[in-house]
Amino acid sequence: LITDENEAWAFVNRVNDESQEVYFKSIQASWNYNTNLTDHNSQLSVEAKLVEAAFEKEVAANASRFNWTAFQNETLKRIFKKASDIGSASLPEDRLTKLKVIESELERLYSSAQLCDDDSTCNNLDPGLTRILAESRDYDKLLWAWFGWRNVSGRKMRNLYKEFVNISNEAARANGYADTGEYWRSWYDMDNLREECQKLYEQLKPLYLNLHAYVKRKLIDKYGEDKFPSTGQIPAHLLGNMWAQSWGNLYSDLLQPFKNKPSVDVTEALKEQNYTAQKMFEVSEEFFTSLGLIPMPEEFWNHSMIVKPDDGRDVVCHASAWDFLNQKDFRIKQCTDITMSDLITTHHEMGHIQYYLQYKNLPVVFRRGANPGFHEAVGDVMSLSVSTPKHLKEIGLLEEVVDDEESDINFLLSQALKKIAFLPFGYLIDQWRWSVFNGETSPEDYNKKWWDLRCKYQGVSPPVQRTEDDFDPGAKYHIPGNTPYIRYFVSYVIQFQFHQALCEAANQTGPLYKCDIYNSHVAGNKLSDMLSLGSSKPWAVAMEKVTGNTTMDAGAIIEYFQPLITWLEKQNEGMDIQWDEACPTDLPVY
Ligand SMILES: CC(=O)N[C@@H](CC(=O)O)C(=O)NC[C@H](CC1(C(=O)N[C@@H](Cc2ccc(O)cc2)C(=O)O)CCCC1)C(=O)O
Ligand SMILES: [Zn+2]
Repeated sequence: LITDENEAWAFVNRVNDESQEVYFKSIQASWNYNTNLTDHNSQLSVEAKLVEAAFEKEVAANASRFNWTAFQNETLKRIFKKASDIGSASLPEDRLTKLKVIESELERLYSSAQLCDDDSTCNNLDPGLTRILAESRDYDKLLWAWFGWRNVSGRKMRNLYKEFVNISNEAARANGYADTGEYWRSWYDMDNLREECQKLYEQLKPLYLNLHAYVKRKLIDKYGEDKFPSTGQIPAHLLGNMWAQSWGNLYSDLLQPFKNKPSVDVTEALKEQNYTAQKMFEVSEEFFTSLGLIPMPEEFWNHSMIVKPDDGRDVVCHASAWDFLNQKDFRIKQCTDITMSDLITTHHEMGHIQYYLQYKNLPVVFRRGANPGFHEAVGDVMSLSVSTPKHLKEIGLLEEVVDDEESDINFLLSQALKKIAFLPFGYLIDQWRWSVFNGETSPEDYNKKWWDLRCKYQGVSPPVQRTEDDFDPGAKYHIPGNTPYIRYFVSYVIQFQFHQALCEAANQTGPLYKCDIYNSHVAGNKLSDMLSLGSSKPWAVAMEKVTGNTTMDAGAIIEYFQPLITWLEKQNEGMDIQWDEACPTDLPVY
């Protein structure tokens, strides 16, 4: 084995340059497919992925000629470690081809699914069904969209997914992992990720229970007690979102605690002011540059797809940010709707781009988040400032800001409908997937396990009977899209730690929920010190750069929502805020 570290650096530098070309071609082919879902583009994308895999396999083989585990230089060792962990590229070509074809098919099934009503008007998820779930207050119309979407998406994926699980696990085992779940968890460099997440969830559960109780009471007022199961859950189609993962769409008419105060949902203002997707992106970029962070490059504006094409082609509308790994091309693909929710999403995606820009000169193997949760947190940290009434007024989206206790509760509740409502959902998706990958959940229990978790953790139940002919996990993008999910649960906790630290750096002295770091270069510098590390250091080192701590901690999110916790506890005094672990059994058949 080669022990000479200079020779090792020469190898690493050569591979780094070559890999930029290989990855660029593969990512470009994937971009072309995502922005035009044709057979031809699918084939080209699969072929490019095979070339990428062959390259990674060769690099790993060459790397194994070096005695890298004994190297002195920590960075060099870290590069070799990452270059040796090649995921599905370790599969024989025929199995890898099968895996990539299945992934491509699942993606297309989800993104091109349409639900047609009897007079043959057809709706995709984006924007049609999303709008219905957000805006309709008709129990039966909501049920039609909720049930119909699952029929045209998840139901069609069950067998493909079963096959996907098997091949994915083959790859994980070829790399020395027990299953795909263990491989995905390895990105956090922790041997107790599951326990840590469980602990965080337990700490945040009281707040979730109080929010759930408040929302359920308001929904019972609207839809009638008889629509709610005796087991205490909320029917999944009534929460303003296709997966009940974010309840903000119920705020204005059903949930706003103090009616006679200005609304904090600026969707109307965006429309009145004729906002375009372009304008939303410029407003978002301006927030980042106000902190002294990097502006979007020319290529970003020239090659992103920020509106759904109207030329009839099928695209993946689920928003995403892309790093082409050539240090030049960075793009967002988003079917932007002119809503507050999409203004937040725009900041989320731009947060990914900012991270890409900050670490673009690192070795390719380090161009990742410190852990996947960090990548998900960047944009949302910006949104915590942008969504404050003070900031929305400053950028002309709110007429007036009333600064009193009732308005604060209004604001905190609207934030909780996004940030607290999400927590059990963010926690349970990979509980389901990990149990599928490690064999605890067999295909004949896919849907049962899914709903057991949804009923237990989220306190959400199916409005009608579900069977193993259904495959409801497939109705959520990240399952057919094969995007891990615990990263979002981690992000929703650490983004408040980052927000707290950046607010301190920006000398924001008021309560955390009123903080807006806008224009603070001190905060911006602190953040870029972390982002520019990419995955070159363990994530605890990156976190320490911003917060001074090295662990995930629910203290910041609890501090942020403290006034609301007190208020909700008073609202729910003397009421039973629990629900049964088990799902209702007496459900109607649709
Ligand atoms: C090439 C590629 O795949 N790139 C990655 C980025 C990378 O890995 O470099 C990427 O773009 N992934 C797409 C994904 C999209 C969104 C998402 O899926 N969000 C979750 C949960 C959530 C919801 C609200 C929110 O405010 C924050 C999170 C959901 O919708 O359930 C959709 C809306 C927002 C983020 C994303 O951006 O994370
Ligand atoms: Zn993201």
